[in-house]
Amino acid sequence: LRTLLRRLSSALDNIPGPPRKSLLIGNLAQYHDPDGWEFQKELEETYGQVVKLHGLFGARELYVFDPAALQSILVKDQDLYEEMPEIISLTKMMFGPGIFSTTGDDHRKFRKIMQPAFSTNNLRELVPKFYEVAERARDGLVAPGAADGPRMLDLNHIFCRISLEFIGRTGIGYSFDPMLPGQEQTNQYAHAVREILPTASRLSLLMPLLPLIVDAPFPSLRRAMINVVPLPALRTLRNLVDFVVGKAQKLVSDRKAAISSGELSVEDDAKDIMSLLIKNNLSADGAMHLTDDELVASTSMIISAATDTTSSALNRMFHIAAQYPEMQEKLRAEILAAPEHLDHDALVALPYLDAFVREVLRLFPPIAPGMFRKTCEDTVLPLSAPIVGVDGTPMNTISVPKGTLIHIAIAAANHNKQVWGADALEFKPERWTGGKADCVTTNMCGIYGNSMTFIGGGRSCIGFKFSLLEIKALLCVFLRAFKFSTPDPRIKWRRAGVIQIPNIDKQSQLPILVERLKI
Ligand code: HEM
Repeated sequence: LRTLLRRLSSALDNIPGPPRKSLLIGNLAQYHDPDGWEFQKELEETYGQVVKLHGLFGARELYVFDPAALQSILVKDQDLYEEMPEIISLTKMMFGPGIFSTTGDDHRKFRKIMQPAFSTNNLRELVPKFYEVAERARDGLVAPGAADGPRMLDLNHIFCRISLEFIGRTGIGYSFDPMLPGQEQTNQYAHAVREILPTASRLSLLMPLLPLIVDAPFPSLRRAMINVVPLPALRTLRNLVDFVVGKAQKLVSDRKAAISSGELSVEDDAKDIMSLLIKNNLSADGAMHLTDDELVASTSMIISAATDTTSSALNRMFHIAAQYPEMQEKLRAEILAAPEHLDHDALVALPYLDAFVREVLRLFPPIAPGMFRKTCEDTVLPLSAPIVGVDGTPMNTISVPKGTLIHIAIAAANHNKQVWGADALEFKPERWTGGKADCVTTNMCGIYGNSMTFIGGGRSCIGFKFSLLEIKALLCVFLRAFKFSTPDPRIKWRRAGVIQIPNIDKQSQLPILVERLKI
């Protein structure tokens, strides 16, 4: 009752925002609607760079895309704004302790240990593997479909398989999919990896109760609690997680044995991220040493972070390339003028490819509308530009109570006309030259050319350079071999959780006309 009474008024009441749609769930249904583009547009364009939303049982939430406020949340004062405890709990329950399921110093430890695996030096070694997977996909998944002339192919299905194989081969040194012509992927591990996130997102109503289960003192009690909750999605999740974690345990222990015995050399044979973590772990001491459980959790977390985000990005790249034929030709001309297999430096240096990828990821971030944080203490949010309160008073800062949910509005930040200019909503690769766009850079904290696609600060995407290389390698291989055109006009982009997915009639697919050029 006290909580409810407190929620009758809030320090955030003076922040402008859309009216509360429901007494019980506020604006949540509008916000989480997979097709809620009009509502997102309203939030981006109507109220200012910080917007008040109504959450569950009258809670006030903030939707933020003001650059100074984002810099404070993600960088300067990041310890005051942590990942949502519910998400941390769910991830910890699923995979154990790792980069996604820890906060504060524990999280910093995981980040420090994993960073070398994502260094440019290590990524250089992975580029040939990205080409190898892309070429296998070209020959096994696309070429046979377009062998008898131009054909509509569902590229979404193909990109889901490719993105898992990319991270399988380069992340854990494991092939999920031989990608042979005419063969569907049947690997059970691949199926379980793909199902985990959609299943977990069906449990969102259970989120507030998760800390009770995760913090239960013994694993057996935790398991018993999960077994008695009468929710089929929770049981399915338990089975999927058991399978994925069991498989990761086996992979880690086999690889550990092979590396310790000298049977496998990380320098010569196994250049994947997991092998590198295991090798570094063998000589790591004290605080920098990972337990077997932590290694297993890190492996599973890397796979789940890399798969859906990458396939969403690939879908968008080719959807846009098919919609803009002149840009596709310009890309192809640049790619054909370069050698067929590029090393890391040559691949990142192709200027138009770089501008195209940057612009697609800016205008259409795969994670949208955004991510979440929660305030750990009462705090004050700085602003780049004052906002006018509901009562007409200008505000230069906002006092935010402890426990407030903050929406890191990734898409709105990338569309912000005050940063990117009046043409912010237009698709213009030419706005990028030499990796920089003509935009206001004050207070910007995104790690990727001022866009917030991979966010910024201590929890930004550790795999962003990895992801750019796989996207660019695939664009090079596919645009050399095929022309993409005439996307099905019924394609609509919808949200699945926080990820953008192309759909027709609520089924994920991306039918595009593919014509074979040469291989
Ligand atoms: C286009 C593709 C990708 C996008 C748009 C993307 C975006 C993001 C974003 C927005 C976050 C921050 C999440 C948060 O604040 O809670 C994140 C975190 C993370 N990403 Fe990515 N990501 C992509 C690809 C990848 C790939 C390929 C990998 C691994 C190979 C990866 C590994 C991670 C990890 C491990 C984290 C957690 C970092 C931490 O908590 O310190 N991501 N990613």
